[in-house]
Amino acid sequence: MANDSFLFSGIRFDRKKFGNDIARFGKNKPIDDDTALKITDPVELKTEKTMGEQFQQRPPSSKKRKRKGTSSDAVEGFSVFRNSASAADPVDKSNDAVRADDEAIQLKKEHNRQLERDAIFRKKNNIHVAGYNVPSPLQSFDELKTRYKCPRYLLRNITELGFKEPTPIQRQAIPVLLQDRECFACAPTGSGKTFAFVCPMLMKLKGPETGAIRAVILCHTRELSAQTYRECKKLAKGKKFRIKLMTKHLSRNADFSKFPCDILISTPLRLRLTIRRKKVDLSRVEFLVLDESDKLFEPELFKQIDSIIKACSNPSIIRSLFSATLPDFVEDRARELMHDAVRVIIGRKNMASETIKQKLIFTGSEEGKLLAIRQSFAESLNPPVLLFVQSKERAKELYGELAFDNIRVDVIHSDLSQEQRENAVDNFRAGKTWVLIATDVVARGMDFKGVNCVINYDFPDSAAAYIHRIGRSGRAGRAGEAITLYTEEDIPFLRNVANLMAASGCEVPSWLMDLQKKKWRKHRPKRDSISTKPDI
Ligand SMILES: Nc1ncnc2c1ncn2[C@@H]1O[C@H](COP(=O)(O)OP(=O)(O)OP(=O)(O)O)[C@@H](O)[C@H]1O
Repeated sequence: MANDSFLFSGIRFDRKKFGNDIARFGKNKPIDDDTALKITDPVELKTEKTMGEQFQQRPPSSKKRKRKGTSSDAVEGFSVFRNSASAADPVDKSNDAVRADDEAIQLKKEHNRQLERDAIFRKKNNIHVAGYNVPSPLQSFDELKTRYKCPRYLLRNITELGFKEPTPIQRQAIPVLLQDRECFACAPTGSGKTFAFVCPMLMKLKGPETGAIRAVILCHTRELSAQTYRECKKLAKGKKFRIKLMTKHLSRNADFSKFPCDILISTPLRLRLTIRRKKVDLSRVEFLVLDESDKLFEPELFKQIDSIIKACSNPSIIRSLFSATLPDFVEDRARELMHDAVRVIIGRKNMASETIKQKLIFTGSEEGKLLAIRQSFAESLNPPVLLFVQSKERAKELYGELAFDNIRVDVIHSDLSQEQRENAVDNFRAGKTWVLIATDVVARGMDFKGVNCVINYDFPDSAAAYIHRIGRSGRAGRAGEAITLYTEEDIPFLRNVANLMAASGCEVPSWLMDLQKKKWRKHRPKRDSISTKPDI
């Protein structure tokens, strides 16, 4: 800015005349943490709280929202101002134009200061963003009210749930979605991702409406769908939103031609079947959330997801992807799929939660595992404990062994009926079950409050499985513990776990870090059956 200063001082700025320029100036400037940090103006962190907001994109109503170009707009926006500010002969300028330049320069400076304050705040909260014109993170839940006019019922529900401060993912993802931007996000297990997408959804939907499905949340299992449904209900308390869980019964019996539904929560399979059979209309869906998105994009679910995404044909739809693990192929899909999306990463991508103390224990053989578990339960069982095995057959076998020990144990796997699975989850939640033996069916997303320890009885088959399984403990900032048993067959993948442990701040013996690293995927070796009965 060589030409700011005295030349333009004391002149009034005609906002009406230059309104378009101001709007364009504030839009689509590409930034990310790094670029914002390079801005050199010194800042006063405590002051000038609201100036950045003058430059925040004013969200057009979602119905009217049109997709805008990105980089070209950004360039064009700046060139408009450069042209008007650097006219060949400043003396020829009208007073109004000169005043407009001056004010624009001040606004730009203020905008830059706000960018820098945002970058510092993000750094402090371990928030990493990429995308154009990323909205400022939330400093507090109060800002939901001051910046976004959050309705009272929602603020009351936040207080009732005991949420005092937004978590880092909530600080960043909520403003992004409230400003009608698509988003793909990766944040550690138990860090409040559900609220990060339900809160803006409720705010944007405003109130119940009849006639169309307006928002869809897809979850990979029935258990997670049911949990998300309950969370939505809690957050929407006091407002008569029609929140529906797509069950088998609903899918078979509902009349979808008159289906009053503001938010629909479903597994991809159930929704796709219903679309086919009942011709459910998703063309007016305004929000689509893919929770545990990397799981949903895996080949076995992708076909269903793809047809649901296509059925959600509203051009103004806001789609978002959330998970604690975000492999590159999902990022690539997200980029193909989304328009002008913001990428939000909390901490480092694909990292285990730092609140979990992680341990590895060598048991030699399969028999050694059972002995180790029995001994550990006899010495110090600190329920609730979740025990993961690699298949439903092994879940049944282990249950058969532990059911007769003097502990309250239950089992959950995909061979059980829906009712049995629900009971297993409910009893574990209620503390009636101390030890829940599980397959990966509850490894992701499930929020069992206060799980003290996760035991990987069978070594997980991938880094994502490890991160999600152990993430059932140490949630919402609480401490947790994770123990991974291993046998000879698992040794080739020990180094991979050691890396994850080290990255999340756990102490790892140096010999483990010296081991070779091997590509770790679909590691499900054939294991000896779980039994203490002698072979006949
Ligand atoms: N701002 C907050 N303050 C305190 N607790 C919170 C806050 N937001 C959410 N929680 C609580 O944190 C817990 C974990 O939240 P949630 O299940 O949304 O985590 P998640 O990030 O989706 O985890 P996962 O990756 O395992 O699915 C829940 O019990 C939730 O009620």
